[in-house]
Amino acid sequence: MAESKSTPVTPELYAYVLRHNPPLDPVQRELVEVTYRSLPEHAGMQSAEEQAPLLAFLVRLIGARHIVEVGTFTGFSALAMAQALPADGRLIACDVSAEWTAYGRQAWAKAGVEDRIELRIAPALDTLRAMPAEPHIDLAYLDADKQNYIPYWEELVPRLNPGGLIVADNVFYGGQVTDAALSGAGAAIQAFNDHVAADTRTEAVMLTVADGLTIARRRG
Ligand SMILES: C[S@@+](CC[C@H](N)C(=O)[O-])C[C@H]1O[C@@H](n2cnc3c(N)ncnc32)[C@H](O)[C@@H]1O
Repeated sequence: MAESKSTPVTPELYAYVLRHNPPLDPVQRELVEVTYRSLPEHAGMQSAEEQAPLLAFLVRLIGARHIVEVGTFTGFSALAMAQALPADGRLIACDVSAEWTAYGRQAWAKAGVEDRIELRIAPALDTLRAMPAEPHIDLAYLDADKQNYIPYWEELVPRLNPGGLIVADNVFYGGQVTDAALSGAGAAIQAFNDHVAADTRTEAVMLTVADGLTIARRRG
């Protein structure tokens, strides 16, 4: 078995990483704090702090203009990506919770990016299936119910522009993904990871970022 060269991320090293990343801006920081204060039982769902500058980096790197987010919660990742879009760029944010995404709406307005974000409150599969079938998406961020990761993938890949990205969060399933006895959402993530690795339409890398992040690029 190949030996990992990854350095274990201690709390000190994690703090060091955050100190050497672009800092969260005041609206992003306030949204993180408001989420933890107002929704303490659910705040762990928020994308990790280091993912905000990473997502923004990817948006700028590929010059994305059309983003789809599957799983918005209180709007942290959507905020980071929308801020990295050009003024005429668009982000379609999919979630089923009007209550949770209301926090996002406030933050997006405060950051002046509310015009770039279209929130669709509905099961994300319905929202994706209603989108034009031809390639038009530059970047999709997958961060919702794990059981549907493969159906989301299958709706998104044909709609990705050549060179477009799908970024999928939680592909380590809290570190349990190697457990052969997993069922339910964990087994769905295992099946998703196998599905992505076998898909010849894309090239994908799985990264040891936060709870595991896969970045896949549509060939062509
Ligand atoms: C992990 S959180 C998203 C975190 C978000 N990306 C952030 O950075 O704060 C998952 C979200 O997926 C949403 N969700 C769950 N099932 C869904 C579905 N079928 N369609 C759309 N959204 C769904 C939940 O309401 C929740 O807000």
